[in-house]
Amino acid sequence: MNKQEIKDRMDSLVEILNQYGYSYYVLDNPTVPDSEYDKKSRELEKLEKEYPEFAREDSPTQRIGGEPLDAFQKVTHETPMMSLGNAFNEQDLRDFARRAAEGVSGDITFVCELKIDGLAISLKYRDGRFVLGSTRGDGRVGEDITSNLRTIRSIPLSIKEAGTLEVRGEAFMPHKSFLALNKEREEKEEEPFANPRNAAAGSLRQLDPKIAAKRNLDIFLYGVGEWENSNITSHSESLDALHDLGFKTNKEWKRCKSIEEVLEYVAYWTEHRKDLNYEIDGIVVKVDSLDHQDELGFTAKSPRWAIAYKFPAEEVVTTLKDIELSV
Ligand SMILES: NC(=O)c1cc2c(=O)c3cc(F)ccc3oc2nc1N
Repeated sequence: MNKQEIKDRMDSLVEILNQYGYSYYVLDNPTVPDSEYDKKSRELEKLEKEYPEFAREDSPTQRIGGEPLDAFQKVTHETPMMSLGNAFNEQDLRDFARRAAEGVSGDITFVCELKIDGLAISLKYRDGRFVLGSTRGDGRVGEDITSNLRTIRSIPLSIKEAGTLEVRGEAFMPHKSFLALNKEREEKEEEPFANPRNAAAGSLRQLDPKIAAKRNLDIFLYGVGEWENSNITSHSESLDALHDLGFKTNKEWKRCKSIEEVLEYVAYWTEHRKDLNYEIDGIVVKVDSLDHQDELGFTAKSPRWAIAYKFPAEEVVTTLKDIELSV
């Protein structure tokens, strides 16, 4: 093959492997056997070694970056990443819904989402390339953990969107990965992680991306920070748009036309949360219309157009063994 044919072959391998990865990690619906993925991945790695000038930064072989960092750089969020106010019971939710309806013109609609118990993350894309990934930090300044986030296979390294797009989501560790990680730590007589959120946070705070890469983290995107070419008018449209751009969104979200529907959604997931293969610590209720969100605005800390209903803390069943140990 001549140089152009080699470059074309490498480009098509990147496209094919990224499409395989999207089906497997974002849609949870593998389209080819692992052997087919591995064969093409090995061919691409070989060509990238022989022709580094044609290697692309969105090649899946480049997900596990180079050397460990000495420290994380600070990142200032152009759009602050606020935190959610809390609701602890039905009355709190009814008060939130009433205040929101009073604060907007016209009929109000809500969107309910599962509250993923992980780490709030921002992903920035410029002209279709993943260029910056960061933690929430204090809401204004977070840490640049791009090299660790590149190892999360459900995060696309390139998208078909010109201009600047910044999306927000929750990085988390699925139950399966959490149990396997703690089993491995116990075998190595290391302290197990107390819960999946701590395990995800601990994994993303590693300076060596090779360690983060082994932790099988995942992410659900749930919002847009900055979107240069956006013409969306509601939160539910933005969830659909994120999905269409190739981001992993949580499929359990639901538009609710009344507080009664919100309360039904909360009751359902209070009971069925244990059927999920990831941890949730509540339900997020958001006003759907972006115009209504603008009318409601923010307090110093939180949006007035969203609230986090927190599940009651699960009573810890203390077994006799624990009591004996504690005496
Ligand atoms: N953990 C979550 O699953 C989750 C978290 C947030 C937020 O923290 C959040 C914070 C804001 F200021 C505004 C909207 C938000 O939406 C959110 N939506 C979610 N689904």
